[in-house]
Amino acid sequence: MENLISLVNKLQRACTALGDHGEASSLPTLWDSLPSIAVVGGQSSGKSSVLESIVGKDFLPRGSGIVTRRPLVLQLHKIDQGKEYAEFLHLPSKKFYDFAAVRKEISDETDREMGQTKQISSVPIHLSIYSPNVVNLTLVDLPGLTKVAIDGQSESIVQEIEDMLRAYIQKPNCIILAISPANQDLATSDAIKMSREVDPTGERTIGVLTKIDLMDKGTDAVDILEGKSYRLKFPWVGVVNRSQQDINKQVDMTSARRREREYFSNSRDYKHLAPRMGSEYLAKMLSKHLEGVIKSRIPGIQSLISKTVADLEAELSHLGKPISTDAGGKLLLIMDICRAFDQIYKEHLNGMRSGGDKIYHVFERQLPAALKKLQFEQQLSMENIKKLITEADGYQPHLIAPEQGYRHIIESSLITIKGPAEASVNAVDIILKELVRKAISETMELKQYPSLRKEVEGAANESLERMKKESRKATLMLVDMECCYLTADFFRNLPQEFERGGNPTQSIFDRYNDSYLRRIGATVLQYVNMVLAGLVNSVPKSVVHCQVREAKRSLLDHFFAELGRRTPIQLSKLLDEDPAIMERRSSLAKRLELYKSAQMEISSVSCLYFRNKISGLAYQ
Ligand SMILES: Nc1nc2c(ncn2[C@@H]2O[C@H](COP(=O)(O)OP(=O)(O)OP(=O)(O)O)[C@@H](O)[C@H]2O)c(=O)[nH]1
Repeated sequence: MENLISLVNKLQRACTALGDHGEASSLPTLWDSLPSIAVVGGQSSGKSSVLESIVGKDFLPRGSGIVTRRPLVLQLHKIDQGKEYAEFLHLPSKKFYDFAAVRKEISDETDREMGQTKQISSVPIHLSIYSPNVVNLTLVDLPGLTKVAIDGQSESIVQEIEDMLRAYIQKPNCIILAISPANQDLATSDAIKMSREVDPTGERTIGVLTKIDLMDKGTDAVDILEGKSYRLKFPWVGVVNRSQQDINKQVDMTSARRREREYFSNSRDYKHLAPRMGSEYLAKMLSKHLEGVIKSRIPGIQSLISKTVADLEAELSHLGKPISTDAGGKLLLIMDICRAFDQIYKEHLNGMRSGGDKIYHVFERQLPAALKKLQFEQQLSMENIKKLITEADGYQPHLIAPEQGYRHIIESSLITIKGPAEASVNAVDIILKELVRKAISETMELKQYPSLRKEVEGAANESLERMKKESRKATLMLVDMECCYLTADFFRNLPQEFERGGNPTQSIFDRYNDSYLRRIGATVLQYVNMVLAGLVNSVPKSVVHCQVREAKRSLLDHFFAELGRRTPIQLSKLLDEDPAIMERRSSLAKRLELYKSAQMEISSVSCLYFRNKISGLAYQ
């Protein structure tokens, strides 16, 4: 079981080192879930005397007015043998064998945080005492409650102390050691008043009555100590500490403890209560009680820690990786983020995310529909055919077939295909740019860097613009190619005029009659339709080759090349993360470190505990 108290001691030290003092903040607090004993009482009620009696050493600063201005987390570690010594968390490599130096260091460390003001702070000082004469125990000494501010203190100090104490003792895991002097009316005890406020049933309050030896003659504390005048769940413990005179005379703690024992066992009034009175009994009882409380809370703490670790990890991953300080690290981070974006972009095109299917729609519906809409009415009207044929014939009318005329009519028809072809290029470009917007917003890593986000989006769109130009050139070239070379086979296979029953010696002028021109129009339409059937397949190929495939292959290539030429300052500007996010990430990371180490500590201790239990060595 001793392991359990040292475990909590360790965790409390880790909490302080990593800035978790249990104060209200947006971060989860481990401190609050750890059971601890807080010492509360009015000024001069005997708090310091009780603590020193428990430890068996003079080590606390004494003086008039407010002496304790920061919580003192006092961890007592029992050692088997050797010289007793103290250690502060803020001076890890220094062992204090002289307890007068411990007292001085507490004052000095208080002043370091607060200056020599008389104000208070909730940042605790951690002091560990290792001694064969102590029991394993952790106590938190808090400033004494006061009614009036003294010189040099603001009027608000009274309230501030009350608030700080309340913040500690209202937490359900806090055991309240309420110190009340017996020579004052219990009804006016600050400790009882405050503990009753936060723990009305007295479930977690342990009442300690000091200064029993100073009670007026003829009065005694038997009713209180027997729980008759003020009942708490745990029996009251009476103590007799050193008087001021004893302190002045430097009465040592061993004699003081002996005198206290004698006081109770020899007193007619308290003899029957003697076995459960005195500071030695108090220390043992507190240690046992604390162990019990820790043991009962361990499973709850473990599940709370697991949940908090998961929550912290989720928030950290949402915030993204921290920024490296060197230029290389920054470049690497930018590249990583860009790659994450690129991957998401590709997934859209590859069908793993939505949106890429719209491109197929362009090829499957939009382009064929647009090509179908081309009626070539104007190009294949009688007048146009006649005009183009006569123009092509020039001064000498064609003899067998109007070769040049055909070419001109076909060319003027094919040229109109450029419109739908170009529209496909534009439609795919719009889709590709829309997917850039989508992928940008889906790249979590980009969320925290607005400048990088803007640049990546700009660079991707610039690349798409370049690809669109290339695609336009290549796709229109397909149409141009159709215009500049006609498939000769098609015409070779056409039946000749005379094969159709025509008369080759027919007057040239008759050859421009309607039926002749209509036949030419029908032949041209047949050819153009054959070309369209080919282009409806080759335009998508060109568009995919120049735009879609290139977007997948090299969307950010230009940006990467240009990044390599940027100065460290320019790279930093790209990663101009919101300072609030940076701060939040670092606090979350620290808290996660705390929770993870707590998780390891607890699981190793509870494993050991259960192993011992199974092997019958359980320390109950
Ligand atoms: N005779 C006698 N004197 C006591 C007892 N407990 C404390 N005192 C004296 O009461 C005075 C105040 O005791 P402290 O232990 O300093 O009280 P405190 O609550 O820590 O006081 P502050 O830190 O000023 O709030 C000292 O002079 C102690 O010697 C006791 O049980 N009997």
